[in-house]
Amino acid sequence: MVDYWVTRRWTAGRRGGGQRKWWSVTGSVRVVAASIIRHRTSVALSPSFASSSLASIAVVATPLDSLLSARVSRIFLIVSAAKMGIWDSFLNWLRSLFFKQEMELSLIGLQNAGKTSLVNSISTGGYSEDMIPTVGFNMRKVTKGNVTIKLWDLGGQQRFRTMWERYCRGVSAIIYVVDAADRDSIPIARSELHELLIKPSLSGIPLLLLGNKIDKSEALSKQAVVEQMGLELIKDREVCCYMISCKESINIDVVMDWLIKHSRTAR
Ligand SMILES: Nc1nc2c(ncn2[C@@H]2O[C@H](COP(=O)(O)OP(=O)(O)OP(=O)(O)O)[C@@H](O)[C@H]2O)c(=O)[nH]1
Ligand SMILES: [Mg+2]
Repeated sequence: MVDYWVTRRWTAGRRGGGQRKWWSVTGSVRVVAASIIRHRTSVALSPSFASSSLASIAVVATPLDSLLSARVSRIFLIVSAAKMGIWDSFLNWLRSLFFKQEMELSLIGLQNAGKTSLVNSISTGGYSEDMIPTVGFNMRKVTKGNVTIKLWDLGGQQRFRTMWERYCRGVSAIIYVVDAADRDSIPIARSELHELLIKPSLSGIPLLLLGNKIDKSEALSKQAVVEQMGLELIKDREVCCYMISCKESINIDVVMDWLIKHSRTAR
């Protein structure tokens, strides 16, 4: 039997006054987590809560032995919620404890940029100089902790680029890989990217642009990649850029962190 006491308390507007509400929930971990998430919705809709600088949220939980060690039998968190962002971060953390996260990504970019090498780096940490160009696409599922990532690794040769849009529809994020050391390829990479992103079916999908092969001395700087790829012109979505090396495993962990942040709770 799992016992959880979820307590939310807030003091509304007036000095000395206020409201107090308590919830006591007994049930499975999933039920409790779902309950917390529902409460959050009502909190967000409460104008008195939103406007009160004295607002505070207390969550008292006695967790499962399987979730925390026996010694840590009680968690007490008091979150000053004047900024709702803190509450959101807390919820994300809570969700990640209880629910499996999943995401679907498409990897695109010109041939030879290093897309398949990136998939290998994320999934096995391996690297090879001797790569076969991707014909059509490959799909790979990678599980990291409780996050499952379904990766569509698309061929970058010109004849495969018409497929890109179809495989980018509905994904959690688009990863666009460029060979930062192949300066001549950047203008084509830029026009292919912008041509793709104007498709209405892809509007709003976050873009992660990766400048690969920074182990090479001729590789462009991040600033040059951002400028030459025209990233500042993209206004209709979240855009992020990292410089990486699949060969030397540089910034692969940073890419993973970004991906996990953009995963969503499994339904
Ligand atoms: N120096 C260096 N070479 C890399 C790096 N990443 C990939 N490569 C090399 O780049 C070449 C192409 O890599 P792939 O991963 O096959 O490129 P791709 O984007 O999947 O290419 P297509 O499947 O044809 O679209 C291979 O020879 C890789 O070894 C890197 O970080 N540094
Ligand atoms: Mg490939």
